[in-house]
Amino acid sequence: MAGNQETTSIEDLLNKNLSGVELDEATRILYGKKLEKLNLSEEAHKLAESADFELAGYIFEAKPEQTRAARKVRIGAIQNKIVAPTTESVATQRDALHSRIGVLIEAAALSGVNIVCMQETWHMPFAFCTRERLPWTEFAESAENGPTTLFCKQLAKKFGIVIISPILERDENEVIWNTAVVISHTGEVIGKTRKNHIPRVGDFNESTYYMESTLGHRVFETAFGKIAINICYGRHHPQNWMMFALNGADIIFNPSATVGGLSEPIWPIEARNAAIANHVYTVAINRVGTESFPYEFTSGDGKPAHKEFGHFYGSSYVAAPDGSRSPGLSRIRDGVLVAEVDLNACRQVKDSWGFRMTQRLDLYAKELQEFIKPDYKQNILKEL
Ligand SMILES: NC(=O)NCCC(=O)O
Repeated sequence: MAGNQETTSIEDLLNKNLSGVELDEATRILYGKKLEKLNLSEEAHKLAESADFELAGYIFEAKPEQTRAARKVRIGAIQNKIVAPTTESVATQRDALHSRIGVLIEAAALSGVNIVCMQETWHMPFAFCTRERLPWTEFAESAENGPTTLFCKQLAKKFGIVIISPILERDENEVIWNTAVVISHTGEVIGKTRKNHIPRVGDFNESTYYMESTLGHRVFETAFGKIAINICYGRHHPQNWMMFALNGADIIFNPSATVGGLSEPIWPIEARNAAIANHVYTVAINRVGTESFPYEFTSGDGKPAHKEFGHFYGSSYVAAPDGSRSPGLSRIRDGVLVAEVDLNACRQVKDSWGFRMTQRLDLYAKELQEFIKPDYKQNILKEL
């Protein structure tokens, strides 16, 4: 069944059905290698238990270098369900999410996380399926001083961590965007980036609500490394990942909201492939749970009108430039995933494969220039 809500995770299925050498071999082939588990603080584990969320941590190693010290950074990925029903007021729903995420960020901080990222538009239900404007557009807020940014700023300062806060933004000209705000460990906003590619598939009627980014492929230099954010549907566009990497990102976060029926089999591939192809760490973060809306909506596919979006399957994970990846978080529970990574691995993989030399960007730049012309003729030869 697509998006079965009973299956906890693929790792759970493997662990229940394989053991010993067979489990080790399946792990090696599926995950690249078996990662060491990260010892997280007892306080963080206690918090996870009392507040009912998963907490897991893994270590990604790089080789020691003679001329550079290791550059170890702890990354946190947070996935969660909405808290209050979608029939509650906008403020009630948003405040309930703030309280919940406050606890998960605290667990990340207790786990030594330096940079944490939440899921796409984490401060609201994923209401774009409805195509109704009110009340959903009322969730849109200023990226610089809206309530969600103010909330994150005080947490970033309190814990000394960088927070990536993906929100629905309303700018000073009343234009709405799908945005990620990057807040420094000092509590100040470094800047924002916006979603480049907007889905028009199934119930993802997002082009009804907000505009495509005009900000390009910004990279943010934080105290803990250079980071970029490829928001959700952008992960299907390899050039989007590539441009963030070419602009110097070491870690590319992919805050998402996607459902089982649409994308679950491709989820483990896309961000992982991007890590290999672009010699960066990638962090794929998805929502969890089933969100239900007050009025029925249709998907334009002949199927009956419905009130539920489908199952957001979580399964957030981190992938490394060498192609190894962490196990995913649960498909059904809130969770905090912690990964200790050594950023030196990015250049090590680039050098050992020679990717930067073999990339031939000049070739593609020239061909793409031609391809975008309206009179472009495909370069196909055939027998006469
Ligand atoms: N939020 C979003 O862009 N979802 C589109 C569905 C997908 O990319 O899997």
